[in-house]
Amino acid sequence: MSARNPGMHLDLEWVSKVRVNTQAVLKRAQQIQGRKVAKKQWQAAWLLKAVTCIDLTTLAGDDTPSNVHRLCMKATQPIRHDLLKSMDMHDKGITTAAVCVYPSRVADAVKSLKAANSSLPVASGKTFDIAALKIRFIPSSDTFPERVQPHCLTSRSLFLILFASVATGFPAGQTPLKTRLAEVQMAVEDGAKEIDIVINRTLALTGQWAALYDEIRQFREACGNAHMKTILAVGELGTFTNVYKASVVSMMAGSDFIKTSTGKETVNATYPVAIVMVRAIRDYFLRTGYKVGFKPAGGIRTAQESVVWLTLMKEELGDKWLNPHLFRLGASSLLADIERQIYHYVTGRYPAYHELPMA
Ligand SMILES: O=C[C@H](O)COP(=O)(O)O
Repeated sequence: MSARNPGMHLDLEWVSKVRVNTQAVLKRAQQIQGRKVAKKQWQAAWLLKAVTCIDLTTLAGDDTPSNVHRLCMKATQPIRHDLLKSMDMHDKGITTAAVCVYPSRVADAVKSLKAANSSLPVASGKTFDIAALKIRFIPSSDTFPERVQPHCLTSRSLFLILFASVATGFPAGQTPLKTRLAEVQMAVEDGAKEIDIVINRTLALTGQWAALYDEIRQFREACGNAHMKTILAVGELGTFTNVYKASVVSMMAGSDFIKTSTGKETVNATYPVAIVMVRAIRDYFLRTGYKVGFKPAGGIRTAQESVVWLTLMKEELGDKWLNPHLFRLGASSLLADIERQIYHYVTGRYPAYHELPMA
């Protein structure tokens, strides 16, 4: 795993010089969407890879301990055991990367995952003690070749399931700074290992980049050891240029990931906006040597889309970014379609609703 991005001083010259070529961005996004789709075992391998990168999310007003518990169960066993067994992947510890909930539900998630992990066989013969919980590792490949059999997904590097919480007045970010900081602290104290913060769009839209940088710096400090994913809410930033500027300012302020959307804006994760963000990640890496992760989120529903997102990462940032340390798919209902497609790959037919009751 690469070193955590410490951030850097605010380079306003870099920010002010940015110009994005809209036509070039749109063309590149179309190219990536037009790539031939992998079939059969190659598709199954990509889909399993996508599963290991999912932040399985519930962010609803009617969230309860029981639906958070259900989410955690699904995160620990995202694909039906017999389907994985048919692919010889049942003992590889396939889980989602994380579960993502509101701060008030973090304690529920911690409790549920603790119970789930204690009843699960430990993958790869290893356990990892974090926050007094025994949590199993899941494998993630450092490289992900074009043509790969499902079994190639087992690899050297190991990853563990995490609890993530949104914070800072999610989704609008329109609460006082003091309250937003307190929310981060509360989520961390309750056991969240990752915090998805939202940026202050007012500051971005009025060009107050120094003030935005200062706020994000304070969030990063409040996160402590928890990793910080910074949500830009791209659908509300107006232009690609603003998206690029917000991306670099967020990285300069020490974000571990930059994330497209809350899932609550009218426009959420789109491929063109992702091109702008991953180019900013590449530029930041070339300038500082630090790899920042990318998380598209909001409206990602189909297995096919998940493969396009992986393709985009592979083509724009390379194989090093194709693992959960540097890539996440934020989604509440994507997993259901992935499981359905894997069911089809294994059995040759699509499942009836009752055959995937946890989907
Ligand atoms: O961060 C994740 C998003 O809120 C999920 O959005 P979604 O419900 O459209 O998948």
